[in-house]
Amino acid sequence: MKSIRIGTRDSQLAMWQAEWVQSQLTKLYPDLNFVLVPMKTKGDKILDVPLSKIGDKGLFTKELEHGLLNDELDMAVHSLKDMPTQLPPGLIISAFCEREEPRDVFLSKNGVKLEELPPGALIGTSSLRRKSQLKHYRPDLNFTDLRGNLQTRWRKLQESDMVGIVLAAAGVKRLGWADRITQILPEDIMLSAVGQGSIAIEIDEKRSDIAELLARLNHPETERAVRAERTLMRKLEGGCQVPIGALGQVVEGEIILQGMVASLDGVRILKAEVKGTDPEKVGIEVANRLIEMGAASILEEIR
Ligand SMILES: NCc1[nH]cc(CCC(=O)O)c1CC(=O)O
Repeated sequence: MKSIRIGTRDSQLAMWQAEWVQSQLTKLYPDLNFVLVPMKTKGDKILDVPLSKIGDKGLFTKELEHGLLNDELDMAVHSLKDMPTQLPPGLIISAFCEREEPRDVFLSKNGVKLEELPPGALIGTSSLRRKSQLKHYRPDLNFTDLRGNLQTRWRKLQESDMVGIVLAAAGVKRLGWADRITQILPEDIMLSAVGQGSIAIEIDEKRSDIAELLARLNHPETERAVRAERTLMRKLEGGCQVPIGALGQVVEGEIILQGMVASLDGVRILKAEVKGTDPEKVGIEVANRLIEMGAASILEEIR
């Protein structure tokens, strides 16, 4: 029997996500054989530079996409958050899996909460989005860059004078670390990244056979929410390298999309919220409101 090849990065979180997809597919199609093909991406190899300084789109996805285009893979599993809003020609996202908790969490030594930290406390994060919003909330905190996979970040927290780190709840939960969470950060303090918490499965658009298998893994509510978020991001021409946050939620059939753009020093924070039924329209509307408020000039300064 021919195997169906699932490409993934080889970090522990990426492997967990790909194994989850593999097990869902195996349950749905017990007669098919799904195999994992772990790969390293540029983002896994360059570990000493903040992503915002590498400044390259698709750092965690390109090698897997080559695999799809060269027929070395039948599908690629990604954290949607790591995917550029513009995919290479010929590739599509075939399934948006049901989203985990989309928000960020704070993990601190001794369980000290964000609001209880002493002035000057050192926080580890390389994310401009996280840094800007934390600076806005607590201008007295200090920051240090922190990259690497989740294991590395947790270890560095223990070995350094950092008091805490900010991570995506989704990754922390998937690794079974829920008991390490000090607090979930509410979205009015920390709006999460576009696509955060959703696993996306990318394929070659010509592979209708694979699309058919994946149709049952798609979660329509998640798809509507994250399509709205990704439209907002595309309109603002952001990437994971700019301080943009977005959260779409589907409530009684309607999408509520919150968007946020911040200056790097956290002094200016722009927020907009729009309700509607069409993800693309809602995304563009929030982007336009943010642009009216001055988002373009903030983003221009950063670029
Ligand atoms: N940038 C790395 C990354 N990509 C996806 C996740 C978490 C899982 C998810 O958002 O689905 C993480 C770790 C983090 O930001 O804490």
